[in-house]
Amino acid sequence: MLRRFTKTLSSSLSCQHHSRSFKQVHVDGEGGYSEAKVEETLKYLPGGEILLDLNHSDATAVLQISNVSKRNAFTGNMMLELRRAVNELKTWHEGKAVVICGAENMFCSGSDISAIRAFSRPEDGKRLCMYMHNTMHALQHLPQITLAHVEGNAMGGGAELMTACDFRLMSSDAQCQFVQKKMGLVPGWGGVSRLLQLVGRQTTLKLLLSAEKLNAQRAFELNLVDDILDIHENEVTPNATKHESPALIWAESMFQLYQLDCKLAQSIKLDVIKCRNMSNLEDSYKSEIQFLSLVWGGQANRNALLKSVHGRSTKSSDL
Ligand SMILES: CCCC(=O)SCCNC(=O)CCNC(=O)[C@H](O)C(C)(C)COP(=O)(O)OP(=O)(O)OC[C@H]1O[C@@H](n2cnc3c(N)ncnc32)[C@H](O)[C@@H]1OP(=O)(O)O
Repeated sequence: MLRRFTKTLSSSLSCQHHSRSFKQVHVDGEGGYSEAKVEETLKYLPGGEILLDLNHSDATAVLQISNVSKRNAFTGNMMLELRRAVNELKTWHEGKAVVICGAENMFCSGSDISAIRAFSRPEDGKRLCMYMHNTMHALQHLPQITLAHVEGNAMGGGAELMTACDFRLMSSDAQCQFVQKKMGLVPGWGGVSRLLQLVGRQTTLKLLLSAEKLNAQRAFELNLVDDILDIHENEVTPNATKHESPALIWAESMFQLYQLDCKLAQSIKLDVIKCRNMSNLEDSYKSEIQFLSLVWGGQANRNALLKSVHGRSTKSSDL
């Protein structure tokens, strides 16, 4: 069931084993920046919604960006709702994967132009973008595997949002464009740093300087997307649920998502993200060991040891 984020959020999930894994890079306190003040302003930029549908039985979620009349552009209200949705996912220790998609076969056309107008002074624009930086950072560090499913267009901030996900899947007829230059801007949602990590310096420069419109094939060749989903895979049958999303079908085919132990899935995700952020190899090894100690002797490990190896079953007395 899809829910709006106007209600109190549930955060009573049990296992806390990952909560100490990250030092949050939180942009705050600089030059009088206050998240609360930004949120106060965002409240006055209404429209659109972020829908989060948690499916506890298969440990997956779908986060949908919805503002159809503006091609899923982000209003202030949606920025607030996205932050709340990400905060809820942060504490969802039983979740394995989250699909991020847009309503009605359109990913996202970036920031609502009227939100940019409302924050037109440079210092206000900076605060707005600091807020979105923090949201994108939290999204990138979620314990679940995140999959952006891009249909239609991903423009400006929408293209930046894709880069905050672990995997990017593009429909064969979709397009992506870092269009910020045409707005007289550089990316404002942390897209430069993440693009650099994904495609390197030359390609990042080319994409930002040219604002080239990328079709799925070109985005795939540039390593910006992980796979192209045939448009027919997006056709949903009338009774299909969100959780029959093509992105989840892809995840199942790639890494047998539904059989994957949740604690193991989250550990792999956070292990990789944490090591990726470390410049020092020694610290990185130390971090790996911490993650290893979370799963060694755990349920998935014990189950695997009990299973047959090359057809021979292992006696539990051998373990
Ligand atoms: C730091 C963040 C940086 C940013 O994100 S800056 C914003 C960058 N985004 C853009 O420049 C996208 C502009 N939009 C477009 O290029 C096209 O609308 C797009 C997404 C290719 C879709 O094209 P079409 O399907 O032909 O639709 P259309 O152009 O007729 O638009 C339909 C209605 O949606 C509106 N719309 C689209 N993108 C919007 C946006 N970002 N903010 C506010 N309104 C937006 C558009 O004005 C139009 O409204 P209306 O029906 O004329 O009232």
